[in-house]
Amino acid sequence: MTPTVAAIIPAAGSGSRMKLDHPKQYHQLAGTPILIHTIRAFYHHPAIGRTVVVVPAEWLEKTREMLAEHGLSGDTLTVVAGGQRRQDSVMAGLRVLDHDTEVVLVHDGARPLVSADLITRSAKAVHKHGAAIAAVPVKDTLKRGDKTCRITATIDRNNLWQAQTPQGAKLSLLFSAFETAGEMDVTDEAMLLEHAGIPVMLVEGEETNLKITRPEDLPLAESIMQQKTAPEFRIGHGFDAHRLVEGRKLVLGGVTIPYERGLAGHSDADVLTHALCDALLGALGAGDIGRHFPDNDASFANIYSILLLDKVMELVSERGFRIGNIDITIICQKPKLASFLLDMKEILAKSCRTDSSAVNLKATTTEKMGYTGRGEGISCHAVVLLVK
Ligand SMILES: Nc1ccn([C@@H]2O[C@H](COP(=O)(O)OP(=O)(O)OP(=O)(O)O)[C@@H](O)[C@H]2O)c(=O)n1
Ligand SMILES: C[C@](O)(CO)[C@H](O)COP(=O)(O)O
Repeated sequence: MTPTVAAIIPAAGSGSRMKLDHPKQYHQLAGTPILIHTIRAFYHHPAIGRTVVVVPAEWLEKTREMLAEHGLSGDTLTVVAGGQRRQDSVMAGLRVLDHDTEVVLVHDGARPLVSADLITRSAKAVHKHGAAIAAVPVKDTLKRGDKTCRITATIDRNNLWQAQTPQGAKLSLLFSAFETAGEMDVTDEAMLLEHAGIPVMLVEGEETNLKITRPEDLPLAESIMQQKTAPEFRIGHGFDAHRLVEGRKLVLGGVTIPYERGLAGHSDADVLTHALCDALLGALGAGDIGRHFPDNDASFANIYSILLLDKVMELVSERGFRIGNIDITIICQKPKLASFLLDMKEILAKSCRTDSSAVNLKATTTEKMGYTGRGEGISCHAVVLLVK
């Protein structure tokens, strides 16, 4: 997507239906003004090159201070005064855009819950079709009522949509729609475009993208905001065991340990690192180490398993996760591992892009019971918590 997408955020209304002593866009939602949430969604979005916020003239200074307080600044963010009607405010925003702006997305300041995905999809639809708006299909049966609240008709809801924002168009189309409309009153940009005969596409919006309009919308928005900002956790467990044989190096947690035997395997047979890779893949729901690094692939022969862990961690990062903590238990009768645990921790923490305090290593014996107790092999359990 080109960087010539601009966002206009009309926020110059009085919010009369909210019945507050200040415009609703300055009201706190989850401890932050509603307008700041909305601006952040566009200011931090990679497809948006410029954001213009339109506010009541008497709130210009206060808004600029508020933006600075929240670390929102720079040439890509402009604040201007709005007009009497929403469409006048949008026009005030349009006037300050650079002429090379290709696409404009207009988004209500009072819709702070818009997702990055909806912004992306709206911008893409405008690039493709020239004009598009977010909207959700009408779910309920629609009634028309008269002044006495008596039903006068049931309206067929087929093909009916509730308009949301973002509402976007190529800049030239939006300007010409404004010109055609003259002084006509509209409630959204789509209405202007429709009036000018410009086709407008519908992009599936989000039920959570609500416009805070009435007092009862606030608690609902609070709970949606809490869910959006709640961290996502994933837990994973890994287990591995390898046989101890003559003529192999013993590598555990990336550290070579002096011992008369080593672990047998296709790679360096680092049982600890393998258990950890499996725990990470498990937490991601991405299968296991055998699927990612098959033991019939010659390129993994004798490979240092920390390199495999590096690759697994690339997957973890690509999916937006980081390590919460790691807990590992090595089951090994001999040799004694205590003096190597610190080095292992450092190597594992580096590969896992985390602090060594997030990695806990424990070594235990099975009191000479079972295959590990008899010294036939070493096994390992790993548990990880991933956080997004
Ligand atoms: N002259 C206006 C009127 C509205 N808006 C903005 O348009 C968006 C959608 O309008 P609405 O929710 O109706 O806001 P208000 O007009 O402020 O609310 P009310 O009708 O209750 O007074 C809001 O972000 C609002 O601030 C604007 O920029 N300029
Ligand atoms: C543009 C809009 O958000 C689409 O739903 C809406 O029409 C503007 O607000 P209003 O409450 O209708 O004035």
